[in-house]
Amino acid sequence: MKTLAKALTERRFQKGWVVRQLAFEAKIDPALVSKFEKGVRRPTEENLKALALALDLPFDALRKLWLVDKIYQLLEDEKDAVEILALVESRLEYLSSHKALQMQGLSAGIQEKLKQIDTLKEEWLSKKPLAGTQLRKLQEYFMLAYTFESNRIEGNTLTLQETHLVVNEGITIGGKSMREHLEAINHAEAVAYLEQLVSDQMDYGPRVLMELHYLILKGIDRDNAGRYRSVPVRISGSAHEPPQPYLLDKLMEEYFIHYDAQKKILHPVILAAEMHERLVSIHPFIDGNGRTSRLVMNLILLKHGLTIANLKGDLDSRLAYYKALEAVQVDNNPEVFYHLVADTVIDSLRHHLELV
Ligand SMILES: Nc1ncnc2c1ncn2[C@@H]1O[C@H](COP(=O)(O)OP(=O)(O)OP(=O)(O)O)[C@@H](O)[C@H]1O
Repeated sequence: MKTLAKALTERRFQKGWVVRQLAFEAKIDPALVSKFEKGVRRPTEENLKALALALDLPFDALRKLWLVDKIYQLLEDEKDAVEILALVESRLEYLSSHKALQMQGLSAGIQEKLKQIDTLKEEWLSKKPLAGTQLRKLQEYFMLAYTFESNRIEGNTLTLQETHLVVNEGITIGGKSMREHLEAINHAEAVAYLEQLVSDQMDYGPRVLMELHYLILKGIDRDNAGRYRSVPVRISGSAHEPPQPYLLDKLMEEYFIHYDAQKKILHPVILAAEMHERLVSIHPFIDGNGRTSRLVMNLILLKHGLTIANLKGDLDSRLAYYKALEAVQVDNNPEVFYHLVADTVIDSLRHHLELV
C-alpha cells in the first residue's frame, strides 16, 4: 500500500523537480520536505494543503494517506491492533447507520433496539477470536438449532434431536420421509456455505441467492433448484398475491439494485430484515422461498459481525412471523417485522454471549 511519503516523492519525480524546487513551490523549508518524503516527520494539515497545491494532487486523496499513516503509527506496536481496528470499524458503522436511521424516521422503539444490538455486538466482537474448538462447538450448536427451527417453519417434523442424528451422525430416522432427511442435510450444508461466504468476504448478489436456493432444493426438486419459477404461486392462508412470473426478472433486478444502494446506508439489521421480507414477498421460487430468505437475512447479519437470528418454528412464533410479513405486504407497515427481527437478533447475541 502506498504511503504519503511515497506519493509525494513519486509525484515530485513526475514533475522532474528536486526537493528544493518542491519546497520553493510549497513555501516549506527544504529540510522539512525531505523529512516528509522519508516518512520520518508527518506534515501538518496546512503543509499538506500547500503540497497538494504545488504538486497538483487532490487534497482529499493526500489527506486519506496522511490519516492512514497517522492511524498506522498509533497502532503499529499494539499486539491487538487488528481487533482494535474492528471495534473502531463497528463504531463508525454505528455512527453512519445511526445517521441513516434518523433520516429514515424509524420509530423510537426500533432505534432503541438497534442501539441495544450495537452494544451487544461490540461485546460479542470483543470476545473474538474464539479458540478453534470453542468456535466449532458454538457453530455446530447454532447451526443445528437454526436448521431445526427453519425447517420446522416449513413443516418438517424432525425433532431437534433427530435433526442432530441426521445431520451430524448420518443416522436415518424410522418413519420419517426421505425428503425430511434431505431438507435437514441440505439446510445444514447451506449454513456451512454461509459461513464460508462470510470468511471469504463474498457479498450477497444474484449468484449467491441461486446457490443458496440450489442447496436447499438439491436432491429434492432437481428441475427447480436454483431457478426462478415460471408459473404463478399463492401463499396458502395469505392475502398477499406474489407477482406473476413474467415480472420476476425485472423485480429481482430491482431487488439487487436496492441492496447495492442501501447496504452502506441502512443499519445491518434493517437491511437484513428488508432483504428477507422483499424476497419472500416476491416469492421468486416455486418452493423454498422462506428457508432461502431466512438464509439471506442471516448472511447479511453474519457479514456485519452479528450472529444467526433463529426465527422459531412453533405455532405461535410462526403465526407472528406470517402476521408481521402480511403487515408489510398488505398495510405497508414494516414496523412489526423490524421488531420481530431485532428481537430475534438480540436473543441470539445474548445467547452467544452466555455461552462464551
Ligand atoms: N403473507 C405471508 N404469510 C405467510 N408466509 C409468507 C407471507 N409472505 C411471504 N411468506 C413466506 O413464504 C414462506 C413459504 O414459502 P415457501 O413454501 O416457498 O417456502 P419454504 O422455504 O418451502 O417454506 P417455509 O418458508 O415455510 O420454510 C413463509 O415461510 C414466509 O417466509
